[in-house]
Amino acid sequence: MLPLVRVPWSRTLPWRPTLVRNLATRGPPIPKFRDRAAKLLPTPFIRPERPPRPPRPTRAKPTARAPEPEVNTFASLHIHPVLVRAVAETFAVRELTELQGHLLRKLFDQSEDLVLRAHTGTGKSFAILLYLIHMLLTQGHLQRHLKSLRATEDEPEILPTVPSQPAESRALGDAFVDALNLYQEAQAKDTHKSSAANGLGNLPHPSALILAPNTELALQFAAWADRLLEACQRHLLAERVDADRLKLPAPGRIVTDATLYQVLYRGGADPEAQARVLATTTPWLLIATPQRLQEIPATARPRLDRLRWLVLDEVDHLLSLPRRFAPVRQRNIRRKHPKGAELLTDLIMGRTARSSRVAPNAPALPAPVQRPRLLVNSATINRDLRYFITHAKGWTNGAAIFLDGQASGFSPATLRHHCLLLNHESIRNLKPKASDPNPEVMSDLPTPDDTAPLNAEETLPSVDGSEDGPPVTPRVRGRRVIEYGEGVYEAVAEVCRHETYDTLLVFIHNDFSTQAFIDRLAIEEGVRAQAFTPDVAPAGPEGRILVLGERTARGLDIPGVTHVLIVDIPSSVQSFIHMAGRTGRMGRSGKVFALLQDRGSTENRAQTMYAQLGITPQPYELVE
Ligand SMILES: Nc1ncnc2c1ncn2[C@@H]1O[C@H](COP(=O)(O)OP(=O)(O)OP(=O)(O)O)[C@@H](O)[C@H]1O
Repeated sequence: MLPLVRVPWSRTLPWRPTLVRNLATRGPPIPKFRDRAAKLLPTPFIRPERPPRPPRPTRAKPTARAPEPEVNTFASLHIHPVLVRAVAETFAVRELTELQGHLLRKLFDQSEDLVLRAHTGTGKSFAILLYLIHMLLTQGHLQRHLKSLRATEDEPEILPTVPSQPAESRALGDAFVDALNLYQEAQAKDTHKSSAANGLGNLPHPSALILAPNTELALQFAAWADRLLEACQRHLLAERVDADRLKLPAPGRIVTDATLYQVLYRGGADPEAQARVLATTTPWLLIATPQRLQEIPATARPRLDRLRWLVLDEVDHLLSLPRRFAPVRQRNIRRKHPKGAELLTDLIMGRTARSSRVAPNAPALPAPVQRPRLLVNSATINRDLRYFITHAKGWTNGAAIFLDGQASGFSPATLRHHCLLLNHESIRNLKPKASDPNPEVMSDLPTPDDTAPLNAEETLPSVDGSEDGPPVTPRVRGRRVIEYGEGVYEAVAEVCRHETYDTLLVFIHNDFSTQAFIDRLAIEEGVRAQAFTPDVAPAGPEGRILVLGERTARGLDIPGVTHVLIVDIPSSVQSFIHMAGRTGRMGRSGKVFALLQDRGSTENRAQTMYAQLGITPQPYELVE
């Protein structure tokens, strides 16, 4: 028998709670404690058994899914019917592309700022203009404008011809004629009216501003706006009377008033005339190049503090950010000399302090009463540029919508590329490089992660994180004199002779005289070309050759371009994309020839460029 050791009760205290807890959770570990445990534990709680759940009522499956609303039709987006008719009549556009449908839906359904990137020639700029004109119509500006005109008696020559007008419809016809008369009269009399006085509506300030990087693009926007507004006005006038019984006046008979839109640009325009019109008439839509808008004297300057929409077309060119690994000196230069578009956007968005310190001569605009909605677009928007707009500058209202229409590649699939290397003895095809070891490091092209949302904390190498950022990228071929060898003219002539084209564009370096190039082409090769101007005549049956500078390539929509010839290595990969993008627009096919003078590192640079773009140039069959 074991001796019974008596333990003072106080020594049992420390283990007692532990024992109770263990018993409660695990059960008695040692059999001899079982009885004791049974005494210590309260009566075990036995959970009553749950009654089985009644089976869930099964939902009846819908037999057929409701059809998704169509994105890309004018009807589903409720575009103003007058505008739909005007677009169909003037541009033969009856359906929106998928990208345009998405874009317009975002613009209508959401209120955030928008950054749009898509291939060249997908109708980005056109869709934005359609949106603005739709807003002009839905706000009733155009309608009020037409109503405010007064009646007169003359101007019979502008009347619509109604050859066999039946007697009973004469009254209606007269009403229509009156409406046209008073409209034309008011225009002939005085176009210098303020929009407020003209009943156009609200205020002595524009509602929308489109900034375009060059004169050609500004004029292109103006031409589109003019055609659309003219057609809209004709259809609105016709709606007043019985449109079915009357003939519309011929297109181009109604002059679009300066209260509707104005365009400011350098080069060929009389700056005083532009300023005079602007001083007395405020347009609803102002289209301008930043340089010209900045030059407008204070007395004529429009108030931009109540803008509702600000469009930066070809935004990367407008801002000209420094390259991803630009030297510090270049960045500093750019910071000291901000681009006009940057200054203006700063002012319009109410971020004046820093800009006016940087550029004391910047136009003094009043503090914005309301912040406009910012819409920017380009085919070559990269992550750095988005960061610059949304974070470094803070121009957008929080997270801007980023609409990316570039599913794959930088070049539309409908383009066929050839690259020829020229020297004074021979012409040969470029042999493509297999792949670039690290293309992202080399270029400023959009990268695959560009679609990812931007994070406010992240720092990006190309933007000078502290402040504004973008210096110009003068890595063009410096200031050296550009000289094209004979091989270039010969190659251009050969391609022109062997290809069947409608309009063939020849892009040359900006510093090289277009006229000198045209003359040499004519003298040495007997090929007739002409310089590109916005009012150049359309192509005849035998086609036309237009010569233009590299910088002009941005955003231009020249009808019927089937071939693009790029002479010499371009100043940047982006520039190549935009030059090549003048053909193969809206899903059409096109051919792009790069004609490179074979010297130094040209071949290597060309191979790198094509590898970065993911393009394999096809060997041109007429050349070795
Ligand atoms: N839905 C459409 N269907 C057919 N043609 C269209 C349509 N929308 C626009 N277009 C035509 O496309 C041209 C406009 O292209 P736009 O300049 O807007 O393209 P983009 O994408 O801005 O090109 P880029 O990037 O080169 O500036 C116009 O000639 C217009 O008539």
